[in-house]
Amino acid sequence: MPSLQIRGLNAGYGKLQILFDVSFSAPSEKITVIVGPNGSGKSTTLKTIFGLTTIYSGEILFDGKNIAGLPPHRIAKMGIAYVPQTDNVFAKLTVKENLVMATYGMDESSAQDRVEEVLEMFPILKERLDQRAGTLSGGERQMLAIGIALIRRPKLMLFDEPTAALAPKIAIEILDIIARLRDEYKITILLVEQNAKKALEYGDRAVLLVGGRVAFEGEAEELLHHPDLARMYLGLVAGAE
Ligand SMILES: Nc1ncnc2c1ncn2[C@@H]1O[C@H](COP(=O)(O)OP(=O)(O)OP(=O)(O)O)[C@@H](O)[C@H]1O
Repeated sequence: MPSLQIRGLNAGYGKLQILFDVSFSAPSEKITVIVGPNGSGKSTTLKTIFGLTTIYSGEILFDGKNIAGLPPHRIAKMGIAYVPQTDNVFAKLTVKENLVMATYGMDESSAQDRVEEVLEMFPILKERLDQRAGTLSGGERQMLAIGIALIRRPKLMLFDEPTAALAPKIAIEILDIIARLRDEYKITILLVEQNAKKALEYGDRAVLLVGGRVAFEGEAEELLHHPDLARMYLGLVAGAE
């Protein structure tokens, strides 16, 4: 049973339609990668799932329930976390304050446990607890953003280009962390990535968006080696390493 199923989605910003009849599934405990040229609607797809755009028609089924049209706080409460590309931490607050903010409304002992859990996963953040988030490196900041999202134990995480502007080695670290979230935390992942090759190597399933429409949905491996699509839209040479 797919965790997320999108059917016939038409959405955009006000009257400006960006997504056209978009349908795809993100199966449970898998990484589904959304790739495609600039401006093809990848980020808009994530924002739409999280209730941040205008939906004209279509369904977004999360564990069988239609969440299309719900406000973001209700969607978050259902177990969906959205990690935007930028502004995903409070730059002026310390690492510790960011994590504590994320526990808002939890009882004290579980809040403490969750923060501890995140710090165990990202030991580097433990060394940076009193540092303002704005002074962290790009990779550390991304780890903090993931940590903040993890505090709520989400079932589905939406990542918008988590490796953008990171050095290749750090980008791999972040992708490794995302793979751990799937394997150890059993979280379903929807991942938008510019670096199509790397992302498809990590992903299980793939969706190719072109001009706001789904041009391919299938196994990540299949898209990676697709003779035409990989070359035309992802700048990949079929069969090349
Ligand atoms: N807030 C907004 N208001 C109006 N139009 C927007 C808004 N955000 C994005 N768009 C437009 O929606 C289209 C799709 O943008 P989107 O960011 O979803 O594409 P993308 O595939 O994620 O591209 P990129 O790889 O460049 O981030 C673009 O034409 C963009 O200009």
